[in-house]
Amino acid sequence: MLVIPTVIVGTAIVRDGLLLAQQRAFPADTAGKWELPGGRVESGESDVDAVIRECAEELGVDVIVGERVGPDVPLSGTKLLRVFAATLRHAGSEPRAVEHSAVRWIAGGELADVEWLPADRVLLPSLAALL
Ligand SMILES: Nc1nc2c([nH]c(=O)n2[C@H]2C[C@H](O)[C@@H](COP(=O)(O)OP(=O)(O)OP(=O)(O)O)O2)c(=O)[nH]1
Repeated sequence: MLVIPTVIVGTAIVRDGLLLAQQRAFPADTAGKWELPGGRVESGESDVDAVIRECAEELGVDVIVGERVGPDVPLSGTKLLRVFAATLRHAGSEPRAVEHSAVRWIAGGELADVEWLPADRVLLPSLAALL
């Protein structure tokens, strides 16, 4: 049987050699953990459009989407995490935590010390290469 995966896009926003991460507020089992901005690609939506929509909803910023980053990472069920590089369209715009507990800019040397969701940890070498 053909199983169509549910794609979760993640966004690696880089500015001045730093990577943006956000801290989950819910559900309880992942609250407090850090992830990349993003979410489920909706029906009829492209991956790139989903990245742009999620960054607007979650951070209040407009992004320019770049290349894929690293491999697709399997999540629970039929979900997979697919990450894209991005930059802020407007230099003066500052991402803010709309649905999350916090946002932070992370330097390459700090990447391994952050409490990432497990799937994101798989991508750390690919993310480090962006910084
Ligand atoms: N956004 C995002 N989700 C991630 C990352 N790593 C990771 O394992 N996930 C998981 C957590 C969730 O199970 C799922 C995405 O859920 P979500 O809550 O962010 O997205 P969503 O609102 O579109 O999803 P949903 O409520 O429709 O299920 O992917 C990541 O870096 N970014």
